[in-house]
Amino acid sequence: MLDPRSIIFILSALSLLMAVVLFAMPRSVRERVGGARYWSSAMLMVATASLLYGLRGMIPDFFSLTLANFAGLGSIALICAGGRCFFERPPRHAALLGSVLLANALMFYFFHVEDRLAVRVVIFSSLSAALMAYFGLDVLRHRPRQPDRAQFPYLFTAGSVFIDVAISGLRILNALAMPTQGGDFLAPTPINVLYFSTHSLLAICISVGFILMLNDRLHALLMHQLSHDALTNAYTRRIVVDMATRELAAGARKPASLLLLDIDHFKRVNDERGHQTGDEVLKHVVRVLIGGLRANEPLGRYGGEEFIVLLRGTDLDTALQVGERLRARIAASPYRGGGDADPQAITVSIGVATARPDETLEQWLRRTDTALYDAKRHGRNCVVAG
Ligand SMILES: Nc1nc2c(ncn2[C@@H]2O[C@H](COP(=O)(O)OP(=O)(O)OP(=O)(O)O)[C@@H](O)[C@H]2O)c(=O)[nH]1
Repeated sequence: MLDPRSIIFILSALSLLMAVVLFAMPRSVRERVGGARYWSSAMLMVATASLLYGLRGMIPDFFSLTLANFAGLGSIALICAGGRCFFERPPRHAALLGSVLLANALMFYFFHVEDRLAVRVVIFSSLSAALMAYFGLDVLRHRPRQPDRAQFPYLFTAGSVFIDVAISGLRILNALAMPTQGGDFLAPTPINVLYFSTHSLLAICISVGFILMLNDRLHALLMHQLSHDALTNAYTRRIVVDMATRELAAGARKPASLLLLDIDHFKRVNDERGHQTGDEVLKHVVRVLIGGLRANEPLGRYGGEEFIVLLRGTDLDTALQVGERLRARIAASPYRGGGDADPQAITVSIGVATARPDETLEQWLRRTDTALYDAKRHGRNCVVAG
């Protein structure tokens, strides 16, 4: 059986490896996904702490105990802060650093003033368990719930964290039951071997969990970028057109309708207020339109200042009502973001068409486009059926 010192050296080497893997992630990932920087630093701290613990008796106590304890608890605080950043909340540096410094001060006292190993173990394991439990609950509470998102990375990480918390709990109970004054924390007792081996394995599982969660977040970001327009955050044209194709393929069981919306005289906005204001107006229009649509009514950017909406299970009369509602919403929501400038009045023209049996997507789109053209010819700011 391996003795605690060997296990600690193995943990140090593996943590260093995990730190390298996390640090080797492209800079763009670390900048874009909160938490990555904290978790790579945490693994470096685990590697440092383990190395210092492993050298106990060979290097001064200040390094193998005081500094090692600081790095050990510091790494857990970094994991916590990383979790908060990953889920887009402030990292709470002050509270985390404060708790680590307080625990270290107490452990310093219980070494230099009163040498009580059991008390040090209780202090270390209590804070470690509390911070890890906090992180585990964060992961469980804030994990993504969308049906297309993976659950495994989050459940695996939280599961490993909670087992680690339970092991710390066992260590606390053991220290309370058998307080051996001034003993050696590297002694090859069954609880030490159990603690150091499971803790090492779990530290690696947790860092694998970081990589899985970062990977899931990156995948979600990439999918979002592929399916959404970069400027307005509406769907891309391809996504809504693909959805419309599937509606057509589903057959004539339920009617489906398309709306094509075009901002009236948008060129004037660019010419009179500049391209940047034009961009802001486009974003504003999308916000107003999305506010007037249900979650199952996707809005896509069809081209420059033209948008498309798919209305599933909606006949022509209802689609015309939706179109009229959107037209009125936009007309009642001038863009007011231009500083001191007067609000920018906006109107849209809308073409509506309901899919006919045996019609191709191209024919359906062409009828909708013709209806939009008619709306423009009829003086704009109106809804026309195709
Ligand atoms: N700011 C900005 N302008 C865009 C963008 N995409 C397209 N445009 C502008 O949208 C304007 C569209 O102008 P036109 O097609 O002439 O149509 P319009 O002025 O809206 O007039 P009608 O459609 O006939 O009412 C052009 O000036 C394009 O440069 C964009 O992403 N940002």
